Amino acid sequence: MQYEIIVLAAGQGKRMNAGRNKQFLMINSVPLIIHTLKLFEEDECCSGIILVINEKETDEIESLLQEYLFNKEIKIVAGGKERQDSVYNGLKALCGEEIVLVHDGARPFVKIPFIHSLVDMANTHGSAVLGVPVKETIKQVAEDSAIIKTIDRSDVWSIQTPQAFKVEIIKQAHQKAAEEEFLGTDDASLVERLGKNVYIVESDYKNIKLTTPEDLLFAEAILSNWSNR
Ligand SMILES: Nc1ccn([C@@H]2O[C@H](COP(=O)(O)OP(=O)(O)OP(=O)(O)O)[C@@H](O)[C@H]2O)c(=O)n1
Ligand SMILES: C[C@](O)(CO)[C@H](O)COP(=O)(O)O
Repeated sequence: MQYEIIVLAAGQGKRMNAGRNKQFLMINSVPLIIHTLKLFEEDECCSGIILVINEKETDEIESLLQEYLFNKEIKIVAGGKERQDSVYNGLKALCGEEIVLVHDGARPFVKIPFIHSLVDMANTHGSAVLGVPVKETIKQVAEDSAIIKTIDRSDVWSIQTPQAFKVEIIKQAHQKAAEEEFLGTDDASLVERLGKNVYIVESDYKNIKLTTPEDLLFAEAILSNWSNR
């Protein structure tokens, strides 16, 4: 099934501490955002790519898109202050597919089969996300002390992107969140606020979000034997 994708790259990369947007950091001599975009350039089920960027980085992004010879049209949209604002702007640029995926540009290692399973799940149920079961023991830490409290991890998952939605659902979710000034850390949380179910599709642990400097080491290791199939 065909889908459009909104790829988010309008952040500042503060936690990467690289002095610039982490999307431009080279991973095996290729910018991070190019690794991510190439996934969807190569997926025949992806009918359209909307790239959300910081307007101040337009020239650099356009130069990279020309250098890396994309065949698909990549529509560039200005991001916003928060990730959620960037998604909202991306939704306004959709071209008409029934299913839209929202993906962090900082996640270059998602596998195509997982994406296709995700799209199928969203087509059936309306909304779906990729994720993996947590592997560590999870604790809550009291705000005013170092006291911890163990959380039962048996039904706790670490949620990734892409997240897939029927367009009318995610648009309604963002509209409600904007009206109520609710800010979520992912798009699925906005759909849950509609009282609608969101379904999980198990991914793998290679679908990391490059966030802090040590993630660059993991990325080099993953790339050393990488295949998105
Ligand atoms: N206003 C924002 C904030 C984030 N993002 C994007 O959302 C994805 C996930 O966000 P995160 O990993 O937090 O990236 P940054 O916000 O850049 O990182 P930091 O929080 O460390 O500054 C990234 O691809 C980022 O570029 C975005 O498009 N618009
Ligand atoms: C959307 C996300 O990647 C799901 O895990 C995550 O919530 C993004 O968080 P960030 O702080 O905006 O990177």
